[in-house]
Amino acid sequence: MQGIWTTERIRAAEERLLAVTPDGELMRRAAFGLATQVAALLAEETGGVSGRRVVLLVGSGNNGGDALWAGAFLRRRGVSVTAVLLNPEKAHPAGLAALRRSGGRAVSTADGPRRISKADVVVDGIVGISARGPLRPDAAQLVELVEAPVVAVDLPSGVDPDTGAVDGPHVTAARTVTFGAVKPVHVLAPQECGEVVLVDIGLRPSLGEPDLHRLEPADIAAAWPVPGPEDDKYSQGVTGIAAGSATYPGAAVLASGSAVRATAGMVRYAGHAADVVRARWPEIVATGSVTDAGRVQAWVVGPGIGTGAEGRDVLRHILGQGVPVCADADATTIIAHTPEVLDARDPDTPLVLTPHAGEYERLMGHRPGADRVSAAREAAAKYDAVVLLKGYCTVVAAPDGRVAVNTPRGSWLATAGSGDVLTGLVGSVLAAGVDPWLATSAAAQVHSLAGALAAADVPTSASSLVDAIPAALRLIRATSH
Ligand SMILES: NC(=O)C1=CN([C@@H]2O[C@H](COP(=O)(O)OP(=O)(O)OC[C@H]3O[C@@H](n4cnc5c(N)ncnc54)[C@H](O)[C@@H]3O)[C@@H](O)[C@H]2O)[C@@H](O)CC1
Ligand SMILES: [K+]
Repeated sequence: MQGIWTTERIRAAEERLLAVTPDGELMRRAAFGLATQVAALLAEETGGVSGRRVVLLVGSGNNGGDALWAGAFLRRRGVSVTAVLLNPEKAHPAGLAALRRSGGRAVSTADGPRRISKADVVVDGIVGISARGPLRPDAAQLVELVEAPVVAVDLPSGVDPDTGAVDGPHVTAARTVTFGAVKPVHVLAPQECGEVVLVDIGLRPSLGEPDLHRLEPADIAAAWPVPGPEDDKYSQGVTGIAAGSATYPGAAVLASGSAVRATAGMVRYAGHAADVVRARWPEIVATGSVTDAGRVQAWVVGPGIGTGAEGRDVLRHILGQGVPVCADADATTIIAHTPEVLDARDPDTPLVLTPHAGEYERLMGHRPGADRVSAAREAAAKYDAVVLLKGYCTVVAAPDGRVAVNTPRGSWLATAGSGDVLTGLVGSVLAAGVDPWLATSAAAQVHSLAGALAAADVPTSASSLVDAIPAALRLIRATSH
């Protein structure tokens, strides 16, 4: 699992490491890694390094210091380097001296536009982890002129380091070179960071437990249920699906199909779309009502069940079965409007909620806001549930505070029925007895990979997404070693 640390934790770890490291050593390690990446991007963009032009946008802190030192390293490779100092009196003194010694130039913002227009690559050393809020006007004016690809130092300036939120002018980078550890901005605002490259500066041993996680293929492969020699169709976990209606059977077909494709066990369906589900998925045991559905090891409930009395009864019945439940779509709305349905829940049985921003507001009485990690944690604590907060980046919070972030692979999943497929995936992994937070996080990643495979850079549909689940699982297994 990849760990992600908040800036407060990074700063504390840096202090510990700085105390036992020679002065300036960490910055030089960071800057050397940065220079290597800038040179690589120059070569990719222009076919060479020597003689190419790099402009450094340099703010008043250590982030600017990294950029200045990297400029000095790039000089050694024959790069023409100009630093535009946003605040000349406060520019990192040692970094500025090193750049000047190496033959680099430092200019004020007045000279910035001319230099920027000739740059092959621009380095954003405006602000790093101590930044708050959007770019200030002087920096914003310069950034607006940039047409060359940008390498962001540590993070794209103007994007919030801990939430990834953007609230005004900011840098959008082609590549972000970060130091010591991945920070929340990198997984919560990947569209602003471009490719993220982590440079090791020896921080890891000082960091402690991560604040957030991102699942790697090996984690998903290890969590995903695989039948053993002793298994039969029941022992792998039976998934129950309560979804859809006679008028709207689509949600039932998609959620059920997703569960069929996701794991090798058995799927039961209960609801008014039984005939349609049976016709599309003959391997599903389908009945008209949850009361005669038989035993399952986890229930998916909600998509298309309606928010009226019947939907409420279905949800109440399911919550009382003593098995994990993934409550989605209409079930979320029912819980928000009539929270007393949760009285039917056996407190020891896991519950997974999968709200988008609007459903989150219904559940919590306020929008998720800019800090989506805290928002998901708050809902997880309130409902004692795993909460999967949908959005461009999906955040999965457990009641014990664990959070996983799923970085998307494009926006193709924003298609009708996509959520029904996700809920089927979650339910099928829950049925296998996997830890609910892990199951939900793994399902979210398989969902997004299936979306990318189904789309392959053109619009896709939820049905194709269901069909792409086996290919996604195959790819994850193949890349998990
Ligand atoms: N501490 C260390 O040991 C290391 C730090 N490193 C670098 O140091 C950076 C952090 O440096 P600093 O803590 O000096 O601070 P930054 O360089 O992140 O920020 C500098 C100053 O900018 C101001 N500022 C805040 N928001 C702003 C905004 N929106 N617009 C303009 N100015 C704003 C603040 O007054 C802040 O003090 C990291 O991101 C990383 O790049 C690396 O060199 C690795 C080692
Ligand atoms: K930066």
